[in-house]
Amino acid sequence: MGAMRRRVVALTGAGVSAESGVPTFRGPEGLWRRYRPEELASPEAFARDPIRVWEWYAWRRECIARATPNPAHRTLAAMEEVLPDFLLITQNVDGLHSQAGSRRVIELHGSLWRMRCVREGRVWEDRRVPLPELPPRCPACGALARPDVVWFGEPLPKAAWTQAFRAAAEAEIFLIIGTSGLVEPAASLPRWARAHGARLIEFNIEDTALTPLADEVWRGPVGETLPRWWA
Ligand SMILES: CC(C)NC(=O)[C@H](Cc1c[nH]c2ccccc12)NC(=O)[C@H](CCCC/N=C(/NCCC(=O)O)S[C@H]1O[C@H](COP(=O)(O)OP(=O)(O)OC[C@H]2O[C@@H](n3cnc4c(N)ncnc43)[C@H](O)[C@@H]2O)[C@@H](O)[C@H]1O)NC(=O)OCc1ccccc1
Repeated sequence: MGAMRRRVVALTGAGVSAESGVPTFRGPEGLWRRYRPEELASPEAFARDPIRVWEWYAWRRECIARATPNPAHRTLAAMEEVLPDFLLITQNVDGLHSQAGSRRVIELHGSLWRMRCVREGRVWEDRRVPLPELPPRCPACGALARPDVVWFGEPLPKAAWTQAFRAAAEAEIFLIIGTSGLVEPAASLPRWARAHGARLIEFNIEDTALTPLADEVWRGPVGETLPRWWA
């Protein structure tokens, strides 16, 4: 695989964690089947019913706490070891990339394992499963805590987005891994990379909104196809 000296950037979505038992958003067991995204992952939903939103996040934390990284996560961690110019951009909030050993990871949409104080904005890590109380509160001021994730209608963290956007423009190879490519602005990164001459390679079990853009398509569970591509 001739990527050795190339600038490689990877964008991952829920599909990379599917083989670890983490439900995707739009797949058959998709999280959203019972709830529309806006219903739960939005500031409006949290203002309306913070306990309901926290019950959903507590459920997802319990799912993910039982999950372990799969060969796709591990292959991406191995690529970082070998490729000097490798960057991993993820839409996932499950933390499995870091658990697999990836260090150069941009969590575009935040993490389920961090909380944020709605009054002061301080952020802290909290990996307790189950959570002793819902809703959790800020340990410093007692105000309501929220998950440190990006909700629909909220802007992405500026530094993370700027770094991701710049890396996409400089990529020679851009890997699109396990994402339906429906959520913006993350879904614009492959387009931006292609507009700057990157070779796009898609890994997915089915066609997506981004497939027409891809120069190369690997169909099948990414836990099998990505290790094969990298080998
Ligand atoms: C639904 C979509 C149309 N909506 C958006 O894009 C909106 C904006 C918008 C609204 N209307 C629009 C109309 C047009 C364009 C955009 C919009 N975007 C936003 O709101 C963003 C924020 C978007 C981020 C939202 N947060 C998430 N997550 C964190 C929370 C949480 O997780 O609880 S998004 C969440 O959903 C997305 C799910 O997508 P995928 O990861 O791709 O998962 P999915 O299930 O869809 O697909 C899985 C894929 O894997 C494949 N697969 C499955 N198994 C495998 C397998 N084994 N192997 C390989 N592949 C596999 C499947 O085939 C499938 O293709 C991820 O990004 C995930 O992070 N913010 C913003 O625009 O702010 C503005 C702004 C700007 C400045 C100032 C003020 C405001």
